[in-house]
Amino acid sequence: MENGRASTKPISQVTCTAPVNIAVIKYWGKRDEQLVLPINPSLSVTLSQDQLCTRTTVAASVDFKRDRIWLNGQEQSIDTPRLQKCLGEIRRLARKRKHEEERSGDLLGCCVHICSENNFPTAAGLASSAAGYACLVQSLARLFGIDGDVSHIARQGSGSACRSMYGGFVEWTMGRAEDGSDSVAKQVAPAEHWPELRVLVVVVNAGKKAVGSTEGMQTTVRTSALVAYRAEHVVPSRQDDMKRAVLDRDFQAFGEITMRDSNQFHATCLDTYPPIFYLNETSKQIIHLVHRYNRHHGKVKAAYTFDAGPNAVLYLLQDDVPEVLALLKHFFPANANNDSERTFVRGLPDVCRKDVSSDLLDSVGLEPSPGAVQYIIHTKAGQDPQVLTNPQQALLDENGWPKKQN
Ligand SMILES: Nc1ncnc2c1ncn2[C@@H]1O[C@H](COP(=O)(O)OP(=O)(O)OP(=O)(O)O)[C@@H](O)[C@H]1O
Ligand SMILES: C[C@@](O)(CCOP(=O)(O)OP(=O)(O)O)CC(=O)O
Repeated sequence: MENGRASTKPISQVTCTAPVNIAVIKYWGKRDEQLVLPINPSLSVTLSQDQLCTRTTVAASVDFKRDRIWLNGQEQSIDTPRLQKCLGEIRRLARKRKHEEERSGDLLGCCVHICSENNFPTAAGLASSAAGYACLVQSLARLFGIDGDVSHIARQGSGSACRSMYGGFVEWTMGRAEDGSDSVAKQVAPAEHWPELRVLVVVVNAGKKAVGSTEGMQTTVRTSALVAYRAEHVVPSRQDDMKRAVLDRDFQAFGEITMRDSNQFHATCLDTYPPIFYLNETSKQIIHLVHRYNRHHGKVKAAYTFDAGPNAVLYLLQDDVPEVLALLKHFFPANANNDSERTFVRGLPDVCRKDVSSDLLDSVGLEPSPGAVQYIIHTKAGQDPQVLTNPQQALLDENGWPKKQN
């Protein structure tokens, strides 16, 4: 019964969580809009799901009259090209495997219900589309019994989503095949490979951004000569250098390449006509802070990267977290008169307080900007999408309908 919410037949249901990833070699530009094929390879760090994650439950039942999706408690249209692409590709693969392996394909005739939640702001430049489509594709693949790599399907939901299908350090190969079959994500190294690496997500603005990535990169590819030069002459060798830096746990190289690549991505945005500005004054202050901090210590101890928005992501080593957090708190203190001080730094516990020397404060030499940073998430590299088996963690009830929120 569609509206009465009582089901007579058993339903199949799967719940998964999936991570966010933050690129250190940026993807910006497609050579094929339909298949979501990039103009250059990219490389990212998958972040721990303890701090940032998407949870998605998918269910299939003959009782469902149509495919439906609820995102963060609100029903959304299922008729978007990207959702249709992911659903269509999963069903196509399930049909093919059923045919090849003579499996039962009971679910193929069923409609699906999808319910998803992000535990962090959606569409705010924090890679919600990456975690969101990775989680959707992983859950659907499990529901339809598809094994093996499905990053090429996640890619068609959102390019960067393919990298969230793996944990640790992940590359997205550009591929050459016309059908996109070789443009897939691959793990370069697991998260445990570099246990000291830490990540600070510095949230400058958690609001919806002005120019979305899809539209932004289309305009860049159409109008910027720099982005074509970058794809052909800069990224290929940079990708190799970055892989080497990761494998050698060489933070000097990792940090410098990360910052140079973020800067070049934003330079291609400025080279877009009309130009796109994702960084704001606070982003630029953070860039200055990091370079002056590194100069003070005579080496790269922290590295910034920015996606399509003003929020900074800093990579650094565990031992330097207290000092960098103290600097950020000094120059970007929480607004007085509210209780945000308590929740200003979220995430990994046990960061001991550190007093910063007046020498270092002088070296950084910025004017403090109270309230410019909303909050900071302290996290690290993490695992690939996970399946949750406890029905209490599902977002759909036993009949496949969104559970009532308390
Ligand atoms: N959990 C989810 N399940 C399915 N789709 C999602 C989910 N979360 C986000 N999305 C889709 O992704 C869109 C947001 O993508 P968008 O690229 O605008 O922002 P972002 O991913 O947060 O930022 P960026 O890609 O720049 O890091 C949403 O409007 C929605 O369509
Ligand atoms: C700046 C970026 O975060 C761009 C991400 O772009 P999307 O993957 O969101 O774009 P679409 O493929 O059009 O959905 C860089 C990156 O993650 O590599």
